[in-house]
Amino acid sequence: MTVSTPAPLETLSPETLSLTTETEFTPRRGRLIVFTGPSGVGKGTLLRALRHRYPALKLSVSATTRSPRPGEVNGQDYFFVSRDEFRAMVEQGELLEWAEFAGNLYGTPKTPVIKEIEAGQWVILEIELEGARQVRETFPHALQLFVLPPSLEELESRIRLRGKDADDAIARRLQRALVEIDAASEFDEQIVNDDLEVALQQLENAIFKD
Ligand SMILES: Nc1ncnc2c1ncn2[C@@H]1O[C@H](COP(=O)(O)OP(=O)(O)OP(=O)(O)O)[C@@H](O)[C@H]1O
Ligand SMILES: Nc1nc2c(ncn2[C@@H]2O[C@H](COP(=O)(O)O)[C@@H](O)[C@H]2O)c(=O)[nH]1
Repeated sequence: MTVSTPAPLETLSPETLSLTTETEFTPRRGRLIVFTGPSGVGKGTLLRALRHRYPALKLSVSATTRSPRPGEVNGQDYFFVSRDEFRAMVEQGELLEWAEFAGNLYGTPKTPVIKEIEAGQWVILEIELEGARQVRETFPHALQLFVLPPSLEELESRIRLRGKDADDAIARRLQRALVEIDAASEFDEQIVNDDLEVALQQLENAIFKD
């Protein structure tokens, strides 16, 4: 099987994409957008580029028991918490959804999301499949988007080249990817992240089509 060569990282920054101009966008009615897809498919990369263009879009900051990766900032990338702290959040009903993924717990703090939606903001949740299914129950009108890789080989290559996960974690993530990809049709729209600019345009179209 061939493994395609990924674009060098520097070509994937928002600044080097053609969609560079910040766009004025003032949300009037709150909205929830769920963004799901296998680990390493490029969700974070796509959202960084989208929010570079639309800074008014809000991205929920999740809580996780995963250890911070080099460069990750507490309160910005995630709220890094212990398992006991996470369990307390669950018991106190503080999470909108939560799930275990590749050996770690992840969840969306409820209050900030509700407050932002009530204030008319558009809030994006970048979450895995089980969490997305929970949100579908509580927010049936949320827009649900799923990102697919061009191939499993490319997905593996992206996770490995990202260089942030140990081999056993990569294996767990790839195993889970098969289950997640199988569920792609549950979502309102599927976006294949092959060429980043094309995928970004599809994402923009999906969010702003109404
Ligand atoms: N269209 C693309 N072509 C080539 N490489 C890409 C593309 N999109 C993203 N990448 C690269 O793939 C790697 C994984 O991307 P990213 O971290 O955004 O994935 P993710 O879906 O957010 O992963 P996770 O769910 O584990 O956080 C990064 O190194 C990124 O630069
Ligand atoms: N159900 C939830 N899934 C979440 C949340 N925050 C992130 N995630 C997903 O977890 C995996 C792994 O993330 P990583 O940062 O360790 O690579 C990925 O699919 C994320 O989208 C959450 O709050 N709830």
